[in-house]
Amino acid sequence: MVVKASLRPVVISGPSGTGKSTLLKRLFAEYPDSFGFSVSHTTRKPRPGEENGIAYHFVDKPRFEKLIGENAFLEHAEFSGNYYGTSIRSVEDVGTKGKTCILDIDMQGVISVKNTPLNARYLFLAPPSLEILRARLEGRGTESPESVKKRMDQAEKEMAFAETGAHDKIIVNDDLEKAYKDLIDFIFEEP
Ligand SMILES: Nc1ncnc2c1ncn2[C@@H]1O[C@H](COP(=O)(O)OP(=O)(O)OP(=O)(O)O)[C@@H](O)[C@H]1O
Repeated sequence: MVVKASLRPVVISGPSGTGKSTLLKRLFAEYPDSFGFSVSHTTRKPRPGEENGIAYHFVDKPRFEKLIGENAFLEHAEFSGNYYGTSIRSVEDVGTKGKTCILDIDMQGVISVKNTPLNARYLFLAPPSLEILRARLEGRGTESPESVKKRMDQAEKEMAFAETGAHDKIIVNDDLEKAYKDLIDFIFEEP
């Protein structure tokens, strides 16, 4: 049986290292048919086995630039010579397929989504403290000291943004079980 949440997209944001991926991995594992991520656009070439429209929407540069001009993207960026972006349409497509779209994005992304007709719900995942956040980032073993510093600087901006009341709900990820329960309550509170 598919457990249904509201088809309004759910935007989850919060500082890097605060536990978004950990919680979302669990959510998708528990409810595999209820939630989806949008399919991004990219100008990079498909790798073997990557299907158009599934791994990415593969497009050429002129097409991508045309989409930028049409304000089709919530966010887009260039990495090593290729464009990547999340289109508004790709978020809507998840809902059309009967799944709740989950967007894991930063505060700039939150601001962009607010400027679209997507009618999303906004959840902010906060660390118990900045010291604990630093310990998690260091403990994850994926970041260089420079990268930790960059993420901590950005974390302060994210926290200040959350204090403006931009989100529908703030969950503090102290105890993981409690945070997961709070996430489930938020996600399923809308029929
Ligand atoms: N409640 C918790 N208590 C202790 N450690 C946690 C908790 N939640 C997550 N962690 C750990 O913190 C680290 C960061 O978590 P995670 O990678 O999920 O963060 P993230 O918000 O997805 O970061 P990014 O935005 O950089 O992808 C991981 O090593 C994870 O195991």
